[in-house]
Amino acid sequence: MTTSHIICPLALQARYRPHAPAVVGPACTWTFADLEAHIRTAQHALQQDAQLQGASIGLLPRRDVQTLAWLWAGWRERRRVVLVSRRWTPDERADALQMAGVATCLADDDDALPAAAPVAVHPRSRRAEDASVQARSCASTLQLQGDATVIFTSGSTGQPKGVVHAWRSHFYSARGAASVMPLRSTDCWALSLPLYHIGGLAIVMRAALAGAAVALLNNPVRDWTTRRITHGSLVATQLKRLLEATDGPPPPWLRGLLVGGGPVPAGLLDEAHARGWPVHTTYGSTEMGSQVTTTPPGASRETLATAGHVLPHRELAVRDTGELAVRGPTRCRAYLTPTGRTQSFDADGWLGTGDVGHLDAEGRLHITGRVDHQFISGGENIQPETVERALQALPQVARAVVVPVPDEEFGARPVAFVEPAPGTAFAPGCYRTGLQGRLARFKHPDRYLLWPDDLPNRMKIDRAALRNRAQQACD
Ligand SMILES: O=C(O)CCC(=O)c1ccccc1C(=O)O
Repeated sequence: MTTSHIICPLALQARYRPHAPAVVGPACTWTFADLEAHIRTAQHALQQDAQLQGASIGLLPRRDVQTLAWLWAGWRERRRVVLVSRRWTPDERADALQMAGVATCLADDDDALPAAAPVAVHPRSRRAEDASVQARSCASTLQLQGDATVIFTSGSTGQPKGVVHAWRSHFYSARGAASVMPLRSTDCWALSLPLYHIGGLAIVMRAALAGAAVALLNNPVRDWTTRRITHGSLVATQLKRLLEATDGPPPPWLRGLLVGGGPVPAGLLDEAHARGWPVHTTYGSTEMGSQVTTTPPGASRETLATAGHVLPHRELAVRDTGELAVRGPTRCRAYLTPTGRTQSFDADGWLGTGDVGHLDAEGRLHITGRVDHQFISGGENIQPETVERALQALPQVARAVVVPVPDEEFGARPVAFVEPAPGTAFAPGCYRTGLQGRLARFKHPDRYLLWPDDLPNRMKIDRAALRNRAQQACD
């Protein structure tokens, strides 16, 4: 097999644009020459330090220049960099690292892992590179094939699994992203997502390939409006905060805000669009190296309601069940699970996403729900999320969840739990009228039930529990 290498894009920048900004911090800026020196120091440690040997190296990332240096150093030294979340407990981190075959994890504190863990902690912060390190020969190429990163996702099952990407996934992800959000070397992308998430890591790749800077900020809202940040990646909640903390149009230098990681509420899109904020909606996944589809610059409000079109270097297919499947050069290589390395792809390389959706006549992706939530009623597929969205668009509804209950005639019928909007009473008749003309008749819930107030107030609603309750109520 031929192994393909590419020159590390940061090494190129360090050679040809050494004084250009690479990392913009809250207090200072590092040039590409500075960043290169940090990377070489880290590469030197990876070559020399007995504790840092082995094919995989763990990293508990922070948003700082050392973390960026370790990432690039690991890749240049052909290591697999295993990123673990700062939000996890020490035990959870140790389990994940062990699953990925890591012997040593780069972290700041000795208590980053449990004392008894079979994974060692190595100090992440290294300072003062000396001249001898600089002179030493360090690889400045990247291998496109071969494992480059492991990022953990909890998926829909709750059991964390490691998603293994080759460097080529990240490379093609960034390349394709540039088709809708072209970056210039004078641009600066704010690193507003953690680096143990694909959305954070993807920022590093996009900026590196374009020779643009990455901004490490403390106070997103303030920094966004006072620094010359041209691009950002946000989840809907961050966009909401940004719009609340500002008035009117965006700063004139802001060119693109990628908003992903889940659906964006319609009201939020209305406001961003009306105020002229350069929002791009997107659909992606850890498995696909971040974006699969994205809306173009200057998209209409109607287009922003979709997830946009498929980017280069990705393929998307809609299965007979309505489930979306993905493949292409940005797709992950494998999953790491407690029982070993698995490939959940079919014979043609397609990976089922668990999401249900369709492409419209203009090639824009509409996500309508999760495959494991949908049910068949009288031979027709119903996606609870579609009914929920229609209900939540009514002013009298704060929150709605739709579940199927068994039905003799139709197999299953939808039942809705509704939390009335503040100051309104629970009013099934009003919801029924409200849905008229907005939703196909067969999707209208047969019954409305009041939102149970003893339901745990978790981020993710327990649909199985609601299903049981609905069934009891209908018996
Ligand atoms: O949904 C996912 O798991 C990926 C989400 C993601 O990567 C993302 C999340 C927020 C903003 C931008 C991006 C992105 O695709 O780069």
